Amino acid sequence: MSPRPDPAAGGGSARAAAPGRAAATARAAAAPAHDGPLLDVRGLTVEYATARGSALAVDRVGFTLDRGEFLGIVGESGCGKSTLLFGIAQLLSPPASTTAGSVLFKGRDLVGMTDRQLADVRWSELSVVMQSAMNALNPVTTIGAQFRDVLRAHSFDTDIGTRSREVMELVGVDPVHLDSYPHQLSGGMRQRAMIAMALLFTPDLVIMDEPTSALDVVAQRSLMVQIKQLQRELGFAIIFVTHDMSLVSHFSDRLIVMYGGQIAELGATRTVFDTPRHPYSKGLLDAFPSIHGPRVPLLGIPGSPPDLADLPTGCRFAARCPQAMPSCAATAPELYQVEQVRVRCLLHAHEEVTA
Ligand SMILES: Nc1ncnc2c1ncn2[C@@H]1O[C@H](COP(=O)(O)OP(=O)(O)OP(=O)(O)O)[C@@H](O)[C@H]1O
Repeated sequence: MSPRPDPAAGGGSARAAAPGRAAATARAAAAPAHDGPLLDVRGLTVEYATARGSALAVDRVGFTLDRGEFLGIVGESGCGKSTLLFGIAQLLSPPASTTAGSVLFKGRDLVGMTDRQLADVRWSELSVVMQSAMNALNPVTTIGAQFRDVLRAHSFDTDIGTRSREVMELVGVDPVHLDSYPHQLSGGMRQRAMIAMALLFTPDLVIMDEPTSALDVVAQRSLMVQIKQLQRELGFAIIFVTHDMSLVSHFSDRLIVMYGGQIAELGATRTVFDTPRHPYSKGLLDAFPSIHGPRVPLLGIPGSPPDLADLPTGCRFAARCPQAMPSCAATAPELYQVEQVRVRCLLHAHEEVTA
């Protein structure tokens, strides 16, 4: 499902006629006034049609994201993180489809937009950086030609070379590599080139699916520092999926812990790390080494995640939960508001239910 750049899908976008910071300003001036959050995801539900029935990979997920915010999404493999990102960007293809909910981006619902409308928004206002640039980039075309195609598809025809060099410099890659093919670059450089492409129009939102996971620890850290710097400088918001708790602890403002296609916990990253309220969040944190804290034995989470095509009636984590109560097997928990955090656990059922 990797969204390889599809310049043809771009359509003509007068709005994107001037990339870079100027474009962001021009866009803000041209766009209808929108006072709400940059992104408002409501009840988003994505299902995969399988031979065994429907797999509920994203189940009524809702959250908001403000301009310039860095939201991390963590959870075990298969919990629906990538599907959620694809659902937000509306890049889903069969057997996956959005079956309910909305994705209000600057007040406009991406769900239900035509391909042409979506193509107009993608790259220019919202871009996606995938786990493997090797899969996302076209292997038989130079980096520069791929940048050119994306720029042209959005009606940016002049100064293509200048803008391409600018974004390569932004991500710390010598612009000489615009003439390189993806396989001629190291893994780190390819990921940076992919990020450069995502920034061609200085979008408001960059969605990143484990963009550093294929890199060694040193390259990973340096790329993360650079992403954060670019975010501060250019002001875009980030949704960042990772398995790496230490990355989110250092770089994200808020955190979603996903389990079995749902939000298990959502709150300020620091708060979730300091006081995890969902037993699953606690289990995840206990499974990762702390760099600064005292040395303690790492604990895994016994058992395996639920089958999304055959979900239990009650809490999806109950079978693995060290704090499970008799009611957990029968009653599906809502998301409860506990101070500034939302938690899907019956231990907090006395608190207010949130959307
Ligand atoms: N092509 C597919 N056909 C059917 N079901 C699928 C397909 N792709 C994903 N799924 C289902 O959706 C669930 C979520 O997958 P997804 O890739 O979004 O998880 P993830 O949390 O991103 O995992 P990972 O961390 O391994 O990338 C999977 O557990 C699987 O049940």
